[in-house]
Amino acid sequence: MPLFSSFFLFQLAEELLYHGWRDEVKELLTLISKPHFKSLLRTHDSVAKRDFEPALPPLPDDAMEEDEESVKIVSLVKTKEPLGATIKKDKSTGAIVVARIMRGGSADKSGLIHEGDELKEVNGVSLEHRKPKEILPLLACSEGAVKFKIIPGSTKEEMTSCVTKVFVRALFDYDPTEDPTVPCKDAAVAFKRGDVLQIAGTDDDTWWQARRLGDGSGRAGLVPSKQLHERRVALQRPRALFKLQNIKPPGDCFSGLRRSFRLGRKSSRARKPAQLRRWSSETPGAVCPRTYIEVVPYHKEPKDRHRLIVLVGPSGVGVNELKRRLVISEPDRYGVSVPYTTREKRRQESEGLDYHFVSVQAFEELILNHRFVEYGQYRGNYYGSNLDSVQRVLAEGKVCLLDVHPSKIKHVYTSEFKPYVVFVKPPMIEELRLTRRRAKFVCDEDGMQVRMFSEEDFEEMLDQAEMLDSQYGHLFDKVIVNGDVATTFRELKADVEKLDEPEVQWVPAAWMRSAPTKAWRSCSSLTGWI
Ligand SMILES: Nc1ncnc2c1ncn2[C@@H]1O[C@H](COP(=O)(O)OP(=O)(O)OP(=O)(O)O)[C@@H](O)[C@H]1O
Repeated sequence: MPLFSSFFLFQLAEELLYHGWRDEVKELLTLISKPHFKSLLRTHDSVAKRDFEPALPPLPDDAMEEDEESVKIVSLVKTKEPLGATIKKDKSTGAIVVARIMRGGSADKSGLIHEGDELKEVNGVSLEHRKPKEILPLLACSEGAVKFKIIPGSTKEEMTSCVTKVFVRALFDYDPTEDPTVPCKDAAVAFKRGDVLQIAGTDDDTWWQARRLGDGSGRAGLVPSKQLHERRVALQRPRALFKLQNIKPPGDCFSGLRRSFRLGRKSSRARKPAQLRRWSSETPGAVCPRTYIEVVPYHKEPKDRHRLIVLVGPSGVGVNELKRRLVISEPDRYGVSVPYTTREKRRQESEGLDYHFVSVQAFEELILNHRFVEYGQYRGNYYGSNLDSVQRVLAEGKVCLLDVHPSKIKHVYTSEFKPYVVFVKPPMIEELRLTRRRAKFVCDEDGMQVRMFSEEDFEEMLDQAEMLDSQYGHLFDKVIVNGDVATTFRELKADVEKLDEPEVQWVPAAWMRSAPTKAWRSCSSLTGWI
């Protein structure tokens, strides 16, 4: 039976009096009029009204910017003496944290700042992207009250203990409004392929809890678990496999050889061989389940080499056109690796510019030493894209552009190269027809003959694009649709330039966990799935 509230107590007293002033009534009235009893009833009323939470002050305006982590403002009084604390940059997050508090120093005595606290601001000056040595002068010249904006380390530890600090990149789009199986649409989080999610809980096999980074709300919600999405993909798979089986790889011998060698030698390789090469290098196999890939933050330091830019796409989509435009736009910044070949040097060609001309024996030794990202044979000669060539471009401080079949990305999928993979995708067929009206592609081995695109070429390009996306989509960092070439070029350039900014980049966790590996051993690093 529920307790009486103060209101009902008053009514009860009246009722009892109405029944006469008996001893029991007297005793009961004395009991319920005692302050302890009244307090108990008042408490009941408060709880019933859910009036038990402490009234919190409103959130400061900038609290959301700090990813909802509990930001604290602390004021320390600084004398001429140092505060008695050292700071360092956290290697994995790039954050400035308190490394040590000296016993008896002002910081220690204040009890307001602790080892492991993350410093966000000093006297209103943001510490983002600053090095410790740039911050020390800020502190040295201040005297009196020094205001710090901090994220307490203890809060972070608590968060780590109760919230999994696992970040994943979504490899598929998810819209809860179109998912009839989601337990509660309002509690779910929508995301797009490429979004980074912080996983907050994986207790449930079907629905995980996650927070989308960059989402102002900072709210965690339900997302389909890896297992659930895999099951869904498996149900769709027969359709995907049917499509793949319809695309026949030619039985030619161009294993792994692609047009990536072209820019280095100025002229273009034949269209037909390019198409054949594309298919012979990899037999269509199982479609990778595109769920989530575990990622970690990476902060590029100015001394770090540029990330390797890998461009992939169906034949004729414009990979070489984009590479060419990038190099021409800034030849000192962009470079392409010079391919190796065993064929005779032609009169107009130069060693080291068009190709590195090597003997068959030297080429085969390089194969045995796993020095090729990809290689193949054409008309009895070897051609190959060599890792040393890539390293040479990077060592010059340039951004190296590499064009390989996506099946070969695994050879450079390491912390050493940190490849940024751009998938160049054709637009819808109407736009292809419109934009390629005047485009011609090379259709003979010596790059002398050109012809216009046919309707069949467009259809094949679209089919190839779909197959590449379904088989290798998990490796793509960026998908760029090549409709209007000038727009695509600008978008690509801006995207590549962003990689040099101090902003956090999310890279596969497997790269950062293992020590830099030799590229050829790196195939195992494709296991960053969770
Ligand atoms: N967006 C575009 N609009 C119009 N023409 C384009 C566009 N992109 C590329 N082209 C033209 O299409 C032709 C083929 O492009 P490109 O040689 O770069 O293809 P590719 O992807 O390297 O394929 P392949 O290696 O099979 O030749 C070229 O003439 C190029 O100038």
